[in-house]
Amino acid sequence: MSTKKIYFGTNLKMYKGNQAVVQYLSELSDFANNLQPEYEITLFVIPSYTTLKDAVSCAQEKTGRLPIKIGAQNMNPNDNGQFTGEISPLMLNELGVQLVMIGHSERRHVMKETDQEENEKVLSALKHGFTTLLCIGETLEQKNYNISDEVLRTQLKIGLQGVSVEQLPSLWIAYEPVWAIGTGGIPATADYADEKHTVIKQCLLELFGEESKKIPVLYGGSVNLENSNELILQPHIDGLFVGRSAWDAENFYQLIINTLDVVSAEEMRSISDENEFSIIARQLINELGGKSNISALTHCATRIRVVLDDETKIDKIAIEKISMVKGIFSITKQFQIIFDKQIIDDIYSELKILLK
Ligand SMILES: O=C(CO)COP(=O)(O)O
Repeated sequence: MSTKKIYFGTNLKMYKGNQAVVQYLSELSDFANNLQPEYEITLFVIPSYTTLKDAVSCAQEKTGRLPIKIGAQNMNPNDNGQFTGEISPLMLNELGVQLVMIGHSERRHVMKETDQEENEKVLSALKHGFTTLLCIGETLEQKNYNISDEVLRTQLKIGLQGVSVEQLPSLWIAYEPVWAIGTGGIPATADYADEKHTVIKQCLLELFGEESKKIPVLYGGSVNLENSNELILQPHIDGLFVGRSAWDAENFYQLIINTLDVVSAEEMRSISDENEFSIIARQLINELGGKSNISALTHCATRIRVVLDDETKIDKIAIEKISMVKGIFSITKQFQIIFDKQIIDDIYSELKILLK
């Protein structure tokens, strides 16, 4: 099995009552058990509160090759108290719920929840041992003002305030641009989604360091059978969080198998396409702190010249050990790697392909 991890989940919103959820889960489990994935797959379903007890029992009874994790759509951060109509973490724990979603766009924009409230819920959910799925995303207005990156960074910085590095294995993020969600939503293009995932991953790296690389970032917002393949192939998208297109179990299963096929085909293609220059280029990117650390790339007759966001992430010793590297050189705001002039064009082209 490849070590690649892929996440697929659905939020059932305020659809499907108890009977419908049990039937849906039962069908989905049967489908999922036909999967013989070469990847580590996590499958989750987030139904409404009133169905959770039976949903958990059904998922436990039907558990097979690919278990389904059951999540709650929201949670009050307090253990108990005078909060009429709310559901506490203790109540969810008692039902065997494993996952809690916090800050879905409909809670932020319909119920007017703030980043500070999401933060209280995130801290409480993590404290109670739930896998905590924090949803973030910009509105159309914010996108039009060209402040999407700032909005995402703000939602992360406030929403994750006080989270410790030790808690990161239980944290997931979903990027769900508000303008892409639900009926009338326009799906984000794969390029746009990947660009925002890069911003999110960069911000998580700043907040938590290297350990943040374990946090999966899922894309949600009008994911369907037409766009799921292209989305999953993006280098910074770790999974798909689906609404309408997953509410029919067979459709969801079809979407999952299509995307797994395309991931597998892409892996085969990249292995067979690999040559000595692409191997060097890939090693170089790793030792330069990863794709997201490289903000500009050029070359001259004998040098690859890169501008990096954070020069402290360069592993100079490892770079000098890469085959065909003749030396390295650093000037203000530019790092240079020296190669023979006969191969500089080949290395540069491979770097460009990998950095696309
Ligand atoms: O809200 C969503 C998942 O939480 C996505 O919903 P749609 O896929 O229906 O746009």
